Amino acid sequence: MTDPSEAILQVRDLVKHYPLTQGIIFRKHVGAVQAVDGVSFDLNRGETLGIVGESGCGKSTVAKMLVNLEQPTSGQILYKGDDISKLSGRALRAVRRNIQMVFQDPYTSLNPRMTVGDIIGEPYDIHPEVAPKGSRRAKVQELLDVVGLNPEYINRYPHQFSGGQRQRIGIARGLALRPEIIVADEPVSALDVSVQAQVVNLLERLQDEFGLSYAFIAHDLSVVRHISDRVAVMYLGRLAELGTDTEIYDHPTHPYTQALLSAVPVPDPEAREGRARIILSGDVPSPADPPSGCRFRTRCWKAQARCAAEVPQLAVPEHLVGAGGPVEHPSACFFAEDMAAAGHSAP
Ligand SMILES: Nc1ncnc2c1ncn2[C@@H]1O[C@H](COP(=O)(O)OP(=O)(O)OP(=O)(O)O)[C@@H](O)[C@H]1O
Repeated sequence: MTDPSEAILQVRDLVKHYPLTQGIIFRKHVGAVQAVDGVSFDLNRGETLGIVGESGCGKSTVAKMLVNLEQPTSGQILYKGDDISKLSGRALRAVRRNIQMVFQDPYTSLNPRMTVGDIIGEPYDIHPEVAPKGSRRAKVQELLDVVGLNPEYINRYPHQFSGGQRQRIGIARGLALRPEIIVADEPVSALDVSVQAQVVNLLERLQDEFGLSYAFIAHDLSVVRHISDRVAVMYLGRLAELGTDTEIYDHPTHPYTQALLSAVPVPDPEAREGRARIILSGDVPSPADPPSGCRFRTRCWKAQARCAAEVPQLAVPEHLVGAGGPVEHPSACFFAEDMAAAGHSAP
């Protein structure tokens, strides 16, 4: 059950810039890729927070920082109040154990030379306290059963499984240390649509069974709506909008979110009626040279000349982030509402 009163993870003004260099011997800094640039959100206990956005908007970089695979350039990731980038030794190990990742591609993320038993049980080498040597085989078989695979497959190799089964193996591995948080980076994108639904259902069942909190990263907006309690929309390293699934999908306030959602296919012809497709013109600007002023302006169908100069900082303000406050659905665009009132419409 989602508990909005307990933010298990608090992300504050997170920034990740990758330096750009030139030259082989004498490396000269020539700028930076601004992959993530001032992102703030909470992940509440037991909830699924969907993180969506176009390719290159910084979703995976956020995911990697959440599991400490990448160090932030600045900002904080607080796990139960502790900044994980400042932890070391035993405290860091404990956090790592509690925040696990499920990767996108089940075909490349599993070592083909290892048996399924070794893959799922590998985390126990680093955390033997969770499963002492003699109990590992039984624990791995239990995990296979939990994710819907035959425990007798423990000695098989990844190539002997289908894509969906491999992703179940990846999920079992993610569960091995009994984490509290799973960061799932596009966990169903590489799978067939029919298999996607099975894996999403499995994730939902496991969430109930183990009280997991999910950061669920995806570009498929329909899948994200199905699984998420709240949704964060990213664009060019920043958050456009953050709200409950109903707020984001039924009443998006940010023009970028409105455009993104207008492209989602709607099967019901009645629901489709009167729904205008908003075309996002132009390419996403390079994160190495993002536009000054409002970053969204280049793809925004409501953009005005003043957007180029104003709204330089579109990070969601601190007081609007978080759990159960009065404003759960902030629009990061200061012009969105008054433009709508002034009758601006999609071209
Ligand atoms: N190690 C790196 N060095 C330099 N640039 C990087 C690095 N990792 C990511 N980037 C850049 O940071 C930006 C954000 O990348 P990221 O992978 O987080 O996006 P994404 O939203 O997950 O995209 P996708 O859905 O395609 O995976 C991209 O422009 C990417 O090229």
